[in-house]
Amino acid sequence: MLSLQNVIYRYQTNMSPVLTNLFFSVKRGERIAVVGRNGSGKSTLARVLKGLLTPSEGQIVYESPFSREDIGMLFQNPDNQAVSTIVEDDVAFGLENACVERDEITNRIAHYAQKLGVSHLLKRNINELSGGQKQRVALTGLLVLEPKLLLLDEACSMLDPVGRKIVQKHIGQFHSEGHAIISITHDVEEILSSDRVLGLVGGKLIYDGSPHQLFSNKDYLHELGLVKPFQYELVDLLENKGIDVNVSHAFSNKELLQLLWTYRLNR
Ligand SMILES: Nc1ncnc2c1ncn2[C@@H]1O[C@H](COP(=O)(O)OP(=O)(O)OP(=O)(O)O)[C@@H](O)[C@H]1O
Repeated sequence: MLSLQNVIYRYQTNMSPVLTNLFFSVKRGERIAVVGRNGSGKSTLARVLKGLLTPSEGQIVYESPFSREDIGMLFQNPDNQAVSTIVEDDVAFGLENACVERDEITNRIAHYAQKLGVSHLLKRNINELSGGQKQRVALTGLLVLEPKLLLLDEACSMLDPVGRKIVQKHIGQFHSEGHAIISITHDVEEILSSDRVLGLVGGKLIYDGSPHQLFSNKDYLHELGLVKPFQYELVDLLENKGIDVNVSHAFSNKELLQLLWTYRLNR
């Protein structure tokens, strides 16, 4: 879909670069988590990917027919994204701009608003909604456009656990329908659900690999400001006791439970 070729970004010419010599590609349908400590350059990278900031050196190549217009970007703060006061108008904005027919607009809004649990908010004034509700509305406004690549900048951080679960479920579904996702996140479960993790330290890409490799190797975790997920801690404890759990991929709590159950049955 796109590739970064030696991208360097400086906010001002006399400043040190915030992103340094980035080379990587994003393939169709990939689910990527971008991780790193505060100030490591994640949001700057997201803005560069979307084309809101132009690289100071190097370039991003969008592979035709994919273009930056196909990227839907959701920011951490939903107040930065609303364009209309009434929720329904706000959600319809992108579709109207793309000259989609009225019936199709109505159908898509009804479909995605129902999926994201915001149907009851469509007639409300956006300014009267909570931060979490505004964020779900903003995501609905992006999903109705069915972007080929969804770029999320800590988009779930202000949602309550139930809201986060709903949104994560729909992001997972969106991905399984073939859309690519790049998500800037500190959320371990979200990192575990990704195909690939990009880790930034001081604007440099120090890790590009699977979540399993990342969490199995403690060297990167501290540098990237991450802690081991519960299931990996437990596997370490079991292996220290001589119990070989033998996992080869990133796994959920549910899978861990299954492994332990199988182990118990085989004893
Ligand atoms: N508009 C700006 N002008 C100058 N420097 C900036 C600007 N925006 C960000 N920076 C600097 O660029 C660096 C990277 O910031 P960025 O917001 O990309 O990091 P981040 O990894 O997203 O951080 P966080 O996890 O805290 O959101 C930081 O040192 C920050 O101070």
